[in-house]
Amino acid sequence: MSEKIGNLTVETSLYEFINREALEGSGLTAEQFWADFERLIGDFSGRNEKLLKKREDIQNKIDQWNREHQNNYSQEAYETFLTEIGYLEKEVDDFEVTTENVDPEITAQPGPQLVVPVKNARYALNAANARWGSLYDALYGSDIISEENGAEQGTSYNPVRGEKVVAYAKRWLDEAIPLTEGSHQDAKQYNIENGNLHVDLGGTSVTLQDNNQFLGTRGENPEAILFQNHGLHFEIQIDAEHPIGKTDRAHVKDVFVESAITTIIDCEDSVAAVDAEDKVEVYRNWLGLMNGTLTKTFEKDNGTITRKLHSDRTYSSPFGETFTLPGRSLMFNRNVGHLMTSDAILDENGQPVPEGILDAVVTSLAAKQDVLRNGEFQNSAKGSIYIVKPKMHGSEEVAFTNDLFDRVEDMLGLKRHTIKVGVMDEERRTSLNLKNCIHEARERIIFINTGFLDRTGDEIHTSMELGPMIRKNEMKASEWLQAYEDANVSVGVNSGFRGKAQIGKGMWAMPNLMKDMMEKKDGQLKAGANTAWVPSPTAATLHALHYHDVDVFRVQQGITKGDYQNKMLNIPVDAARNWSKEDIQQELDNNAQGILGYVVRWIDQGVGSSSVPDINNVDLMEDRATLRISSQHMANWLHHGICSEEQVLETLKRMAKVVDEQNAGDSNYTPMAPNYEDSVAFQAGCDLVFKGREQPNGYTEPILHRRRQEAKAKKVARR
Ligand SMILES: CC(=O)SCCNC(=O)CCNC(=O)[C@H](O)C(C)(C)COP(=O)(O)OP(=O)(O)OC[C@H]1O[C@@H](n2cnc3c(N)ncnc32)[C@H](O)[C@@H]1OP(=O)(O)O
Ligand SMILES: O=CC(=O)O
Ligand SMILES: [Mg+2]
Repeated sequence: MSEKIGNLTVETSLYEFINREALEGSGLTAEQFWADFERLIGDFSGRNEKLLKKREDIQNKIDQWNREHQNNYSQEAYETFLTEIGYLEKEVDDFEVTTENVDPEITAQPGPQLVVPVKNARYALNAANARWGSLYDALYGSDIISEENGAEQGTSYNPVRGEKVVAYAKRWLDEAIPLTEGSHQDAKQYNIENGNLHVDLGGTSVTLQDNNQFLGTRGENPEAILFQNHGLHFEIQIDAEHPIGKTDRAHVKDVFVESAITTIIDCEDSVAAVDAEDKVEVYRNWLGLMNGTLTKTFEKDNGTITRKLHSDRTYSSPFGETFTLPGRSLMFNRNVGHLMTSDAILDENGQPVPEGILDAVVTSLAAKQDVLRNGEFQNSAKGSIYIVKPKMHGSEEVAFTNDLFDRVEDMLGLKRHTIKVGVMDEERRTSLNLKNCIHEARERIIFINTGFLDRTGDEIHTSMELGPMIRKNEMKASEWLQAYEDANVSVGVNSGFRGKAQIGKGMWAMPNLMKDMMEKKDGQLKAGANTAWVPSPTAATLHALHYHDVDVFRVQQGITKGDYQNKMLNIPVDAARNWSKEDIQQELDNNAQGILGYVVRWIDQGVGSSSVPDINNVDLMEDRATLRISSQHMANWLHHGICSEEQVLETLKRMAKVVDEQNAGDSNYTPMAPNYEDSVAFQAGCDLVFKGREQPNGYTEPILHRRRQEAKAKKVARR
């Protein structure tokens, strides 16, 4: 059902959501909103389309050049060619970003950035509340604590494991808030005297080496003591009656850590939203987060839980003053990119409107509730709206976003630059022209982030015609990727990001390998990032420890300018083609398993982010970006004859059976084998590979959307 509003045709569900829910309390009338929206669509859709056409033209030129130079490739000639076609832009003069009204979570608190699919209200609420997390719980449930010597997780509390957790946490306290002598492990009592913290070690009383780290307490006895280190907070929680507190000499029951400082509420790569019904669900959840009304009731551990947003946390300073700290993560919204259109609204010519424009308007409208302080909670204390824009190609596309946001501000009655932008640095044309991209958004930019997953997909697709790519797992160690990561930090620091905006790094995509994460993810901080992505609240709590260890702002002080272009353009083609038959089959199996394991839940169940085991049985976070890599990689090897069509199809069919088995316990699951022709999900997997070369920039959304719509229609027809 749809409504004719002016010259727009709007799906009734979206129309009613906007009129009855999103506009409520916004100070805007429906008449004005829809009239302005129609004008905005008229003014911006054509420009959006032109930018997409330019992407296509550029890719066609690169494809042709690469075909002609497969056997006589020279990087020098390639760079000249890229300059000639405008792919490499003339660099702007030095400048510094001037963004104002940015919250301290961005400017002063280096820390983890959690990402969560907006369509899953239970997870999204959990993410918003993941500002604080229990270190004891995070350690207990992770592989950081080994199961050796009777320390198995089991089904009920294991005191042997508990002891290891406590020892780990106390060792960490010794590093984060060192005592003048001795160890927190020997603490018998924490006392506050004359505004100072004293720790009784059983005979000797010691203090913190730096008493400024002690900020205050909560409760009478007290129940919590608050500390800070590198701008991040944590509590030592004390309760003599608690099962864990009882067994602890100082009655410490937990160490509660400020964890997900910021969270990206994702409308993009972790979400399956293909029509008005889905988009309304997306927007309604975001509105509920912005006005504080979102709740979700669900069954867990034999009980019913209603989850809602947490309140702020209240403390008393050593001098008796009351103060609060935010109880929720600072939320950003990741809009979709410029590529897709949505038939939730048809323009005056009956054409679906660019989905990115729809997102910009509706997510900003919803966030205006926070700017107006309409809800119980406050997201941005500075009155800003944070939108992350993914998958932009070059500075012209950033300029388009900047102009669009100006216009959205005018339309919604928001002050200029209320809407801030986070630029995902995840397409090669953006990486190579990053300084110019930042320049276009210099008054509203609050982050750049290396989305290395999409970036890897784009790397493969851009150079599809040049030759077969190195294996997927080798990409992370390749020269172009390291140069891209380093360039991002260097350009960010040299554009004045330090203390003003985030320089972010990519996702830890192995949600269960926390020990590995603890060993490696601090590398992103040591490289100069003041935030990095984590897939879950547990990962946020654990990754937070890295920021206590590494003083990121100091690292950034040492970052200099560099010339990375040459290395970034070192294309990861493996001309030697020295793979054994087994290597090739293993690569295909691994990619096919990832593709189908992800796609089957996307197409059949509308789940946009999944944990899927790889060929070595390691659970990997899969989303549209990882799908882009796997599908483009298979398409690339197929195109260059590393494998045949028959081999790819046989692989996909065999892997479909493996994925079916992996999902055998899911009552909502429809197997792909043996009726492959009837499985829309399997067909989607095939399309992604066999039609991979012709997909715009190798993106997966056109096929996913079409096939999901087909699966939804099939379901309706069966009813
Ligand atoms: C390239 C890119 O664009 S990366 C960014 C996009 N990707 C993402 O956003 C991925 C985010 N992560 C996720 O979606 C999930 O963690 C997955 C799919 C990887 C794994 O999900 P699951 O298998 O359901 O996780 P698992 O069973 O281990 O844990 C579920 C619990 O963790 C919580 N949880 C898991 N991930 C998240 C998250 N990202 N945010 C908040 N809570 C989360 C759930 O709420 C649930 O707890 P609850 O029962 O109290 O509600
Ligand atoms: O969006 C993140 C990525 O890695 O892609
Ligand atoms: Mg991405």
